[in-house]
Amino acid sequence: MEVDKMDENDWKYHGEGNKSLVVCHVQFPRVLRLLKYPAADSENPPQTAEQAFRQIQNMVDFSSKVMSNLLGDKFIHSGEVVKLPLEFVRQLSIKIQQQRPAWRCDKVMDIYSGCALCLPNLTSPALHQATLTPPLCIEIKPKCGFLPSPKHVSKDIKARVCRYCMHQHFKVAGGKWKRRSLYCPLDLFSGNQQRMTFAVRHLLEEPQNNFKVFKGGQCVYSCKESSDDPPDVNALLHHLRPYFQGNNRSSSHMTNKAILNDFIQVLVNALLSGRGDEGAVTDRQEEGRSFCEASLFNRERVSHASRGLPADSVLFRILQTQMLDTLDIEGLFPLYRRVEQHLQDFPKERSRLQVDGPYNEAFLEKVQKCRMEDDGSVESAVAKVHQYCVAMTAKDCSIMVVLLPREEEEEDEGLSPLRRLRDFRPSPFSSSVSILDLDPKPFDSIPRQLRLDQKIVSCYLRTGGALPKGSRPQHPSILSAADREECTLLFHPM
Ligand SMILES: O=P(O)(O)O[C@@H]1[C@@H](OP(=O)(O)O)[C@H](OP(=O)(O)O)[C@H](O)[C@H](OP(=O)(O)O)[C@H]1OP(=O)(O)O
Ligand SMILES: Nc1ncnc2c1ncn2[C@@H]1O[C@H](COP(=O)(O)OP(=O)(O)OP(=O)(O)O)[C@@H](O)[C@H]1O
Repeated sequence: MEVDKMDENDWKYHGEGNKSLVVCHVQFPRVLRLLKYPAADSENPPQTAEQAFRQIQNMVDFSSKVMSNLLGDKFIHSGEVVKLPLEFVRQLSIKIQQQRPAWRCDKVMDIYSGCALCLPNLTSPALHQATLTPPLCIEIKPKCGFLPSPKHVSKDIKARVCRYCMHQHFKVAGGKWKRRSLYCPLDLFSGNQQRMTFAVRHLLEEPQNNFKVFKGGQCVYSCKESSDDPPDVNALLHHLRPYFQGNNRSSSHMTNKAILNDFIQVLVNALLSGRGDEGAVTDRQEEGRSFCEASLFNRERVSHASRGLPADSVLFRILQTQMLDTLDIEGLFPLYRRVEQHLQDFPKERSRLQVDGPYNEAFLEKVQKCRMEDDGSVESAVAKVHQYCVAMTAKDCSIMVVLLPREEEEEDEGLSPLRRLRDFRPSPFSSSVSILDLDPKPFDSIPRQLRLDQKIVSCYLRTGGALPKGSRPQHPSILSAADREECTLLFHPM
């Protein structure tokens, strides 16, 4: 990328989250991730260009030196910081403004620093350039996949109902979403095909910010902005049909339901791909911390005991990293306070204790070695806080699964990819999996975490899990009540 020849017309809006906005190149498989800050600060940027550069370099270091070690470098693309001409960034910001969802416009794109993170476009990978078929990419933000240990929580409900399921009630009550999602991360992280299938169906039903589908780099399925309507599954089916139906006459009658089932099955298999040896997420399972009482999945339906996630699968690695949060925010908070007090007394210690980085081998070592009991020192407290922050990143990251139909061999011509799958031939899709959004979570965000946790739990207890009228998902086109019952049976264990 020649930064001195940047033209805003070569870039288009791609997406955004809470703290960054992403544009993609119209021709090359690259994206630029630009920082955002509150619209109230738009005239007065909260940091200098040098600080912005440092922040993005910290993000790169954290991803490449810490998270990639914990999650597996094969999943990670850390990217590089680039300095862009300010005029290009200003024009780009004007160009993309109208495509931004209104609910994200409480923040503006940083047009002052000229710094951005340049990354490969994971929704339009270079490997597809060689083939004619555009890849299908599925983005999942899975959130936290385990229950905290009862030892550390003050409210028993936290050890029975997962954070995501409780948070849904809070979000609907607060108006963030119109309807509650019935997705439960504990089902997705279970490693059990039936439960995972159930989870993905609910992601599809109510995608919120947890599920998107891209075709050839274009987002073709995500939550609808400020609409009471459910997302348009028919439009998704229109995109999926050619991938799953093939050109064979007998499969041209595949029902919508069969196409969705096949799509979900391929996705679940891609999420489970790894070296194949079974993982042992034992402490979560042995303590009964892998089932959430709010999940609608009927435990009796599990046809065989879950053997856990394959070691080296993306979900296994994410879950292991999330579980570096061993104390829950309630158990961690006193340790945070110890560090905070120490920093008030000795502000210069902030740098020695690597409170805000640098994210290097020494930092990683602290995170990895910190299995010991608290010895009362500030060092052990800070190591626990680091572990917690790393776990927070893993609870907030997204997975991008790329599915690329394999070129059909001559003898298979006319057979749909799924027909071949059912015939026990090799999978008709090649898949690759990446993890994105691996930014460090700031030390100072811990008090906010505790406050949010308290609000979520008290909202859940107050409403007793009850919902405002009309907030339950009602999408007969995707998942009828009968389907809900049935969908644990639809898929044959592979
Ligand atoms: O606290 P949570 O669990 O609501 O997570 C926040 C996310 O909300 P979610 O519940 O996924 O909709 C939130 O996502 P949205 O803005 O809701 O899409 C951000 O990812 C936020 O991270 P950051 O503060 O921008 O670094 C996330 O905050 P932290 O990961 O810093 O807690
Ligand atoms: N490398 C990439 N390739 C393709 N798309 C990307 C890439 N990075 C981000 N995106 C898209 O841009 C969106 C926003 O990016 P990202 O999740 O990093 O933003 P964020 O502000 O950090 O999110 P959060 O709200 O979780 O803090 C993603 O959901 C994804 O769809």
